[in-house]
Amino acid sequence: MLHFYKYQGAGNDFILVDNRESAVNHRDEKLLSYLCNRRFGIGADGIMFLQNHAEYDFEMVYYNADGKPSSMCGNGGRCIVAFAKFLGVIETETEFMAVDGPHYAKISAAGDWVSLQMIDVEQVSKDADAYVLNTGSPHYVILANDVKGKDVYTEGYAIRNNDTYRAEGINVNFVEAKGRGYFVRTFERGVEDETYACGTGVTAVALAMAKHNNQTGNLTTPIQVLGGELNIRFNYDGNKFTDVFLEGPALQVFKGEIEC
Ligand SMILES: N[C@@H](CCC[C@H](N)C(=O)O)C(=O)O
Repeated sequence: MLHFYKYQGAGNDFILVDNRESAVNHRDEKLLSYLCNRRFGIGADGIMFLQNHAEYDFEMVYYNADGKPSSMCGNGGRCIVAFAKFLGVIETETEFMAVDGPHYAKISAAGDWVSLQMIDVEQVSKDADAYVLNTGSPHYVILANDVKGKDVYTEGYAIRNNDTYRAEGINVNFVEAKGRGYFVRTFERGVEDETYACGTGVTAVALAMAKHNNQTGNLTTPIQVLGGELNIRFNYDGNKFTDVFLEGPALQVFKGEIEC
């Protein structure tokens, strides 16, 4: 029997397992993809195991919905911080280990709002009109018209599977300006579908748009996604992005147990 918790951060949803006792063998790809399946399992964009770490408050071990280990998940990082607070592992600040290195985060006293520091970013390249950068996971960022009406699955799938990206995969973000910030829809690698939000994705959008618009200094970019609002704060000196923070809601939805 597997005991789990379900969390969501702006509609990017995850199964969370307290694996501090290392009781669960999480290397079974078929089992993890079954648990994430929305018709036959619990349903989620990814699954995470909170584990003990010798030097940090905890370790985040993340798998995409396809059951494969992947690179950093920003919304997953925010949700696991909320889970760590719920378990009593942390109070309102933490440093934890993830696949792309240590992360600092702050969580509200109520435990439902997380500000997560992301990696510094230096390299932003171009693929025709699109920006390509790694914010912990690889992202393709393209400005588009009528993002609301876009066929994100068909267009995202085609870019993720073209000759350049097929082998490693990439997350594809369609962006348009909205209010003081942007509206973004993302096709996610490893889910192989559109998700309601992608944390490393909106981070990539905020950084790419600062470069696109030649904005430097301490910047704040609000981004609307299908599942809500996220906020990205960072510093850009024209060369390197530092002090990058991804901020937004992280909520426990339900808990349960499943035979497996
Ligand atoms: N939803 C995530 C991104 C998770 C990783 C991604 N699917 C990949 O494999 O690159 C986020 O919030 O960052």
